[in-house]
Amino acid sequence: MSAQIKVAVLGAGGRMGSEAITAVKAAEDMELVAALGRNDELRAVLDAGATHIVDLSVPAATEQNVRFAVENGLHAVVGTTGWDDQKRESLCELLQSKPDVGVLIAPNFALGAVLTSAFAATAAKYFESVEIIELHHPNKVDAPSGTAVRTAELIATARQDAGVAPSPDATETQLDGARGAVVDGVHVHSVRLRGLVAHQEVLLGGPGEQLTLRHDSFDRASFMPGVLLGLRTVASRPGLTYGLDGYLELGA
Ligand SMILES: NC(=O)C1=CN([C@@H]2O[C@H](COP(=O)(O)OP(=O)(O)OC[C@H]3O[C@@H](n4cnc5c(N)ncnc54)[C@H](OP(=O)(O)O)[C@@H]3O)[C@@H](O)[C@H]2O)C=CC1
Ligand SMILES: O=C(O)C1=N[C@H](C(=O)O)C[C@H](O)C1
Repeated sequence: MSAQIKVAVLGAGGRMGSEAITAVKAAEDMELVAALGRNDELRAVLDAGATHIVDLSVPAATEQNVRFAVENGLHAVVGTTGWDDQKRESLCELLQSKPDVGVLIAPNFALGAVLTSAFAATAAKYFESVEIIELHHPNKVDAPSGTAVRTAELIATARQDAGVAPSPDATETQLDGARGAVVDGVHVHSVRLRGLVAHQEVLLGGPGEQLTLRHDSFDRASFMPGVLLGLRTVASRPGLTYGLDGYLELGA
């Protein structure tokens, strides 16, 4: 029998952290050895003998948490948002000094959300226009969502590779924000509404037709199979993996 995965959850008191604790406790091949919040010393994960961390904290803390884990030889599964290009590049440099350590940064752990992004990237080169609407609960501290940013990046790459022109847009005057944020040339609109959890629509338009790809997470349970898959896989994938799609076979 292979050794237990000894897991420390960071952001333990949060909406995702508390759900992850339940999922890890229920997994037969895992042991929850530490659960840390804002005021806890990171050293506690070492004292507890963790082999893996799951970071579900806040954008302001996640980089420090993950770098601490890597520096100490722990694998990291990261769901927290805020990992821009610069932070990921800097983490890759750090990982070069720890060639056995794996990190997964997953903008979204839900299988349906990962598939939506992949389908959107596949479809994007066939349509003149593409825009994203992401809709979340009003307690979310960042906008646009990490998932929408990742989806826009994948769409932009697919369109660039195929030589597709930017989406047409004749807007000459606008109120600030009326056309949303622009991520790699893709407009992203953020809705914050009581009652929602995590939702995204990708709208693709061509002459006389529209394709809408929509994913809904109604419950944070939707993220847990992805968190557990990440924990079970990350040690066998040294270096940085960006996106759970890196651990899935998404081809036909
Ligand atoms: N990848 C994915 O599939 C998903 C990712 N997310 C992302 O995960 C993150 C957490 O989301 P959510 O659970 O809703 O947020 P919450 O605000 O509910 O939880 C965040 C928790 O982190 C704690 N925290 C703050 N600072 C630190 C620190 N330095 N070390 C450890 N913990 C800390 C907070 O404590 P306190 O309350 O004291 O500040 C809080 O308990 C967000 O970035 C969100 O976008 C969310 C859902 C799915
Ligand atoms: O804050 C959330 O809730 C979520 N955050 C992630 C994001 O920003 O994409 C994942 C999911 O959308 C839920």
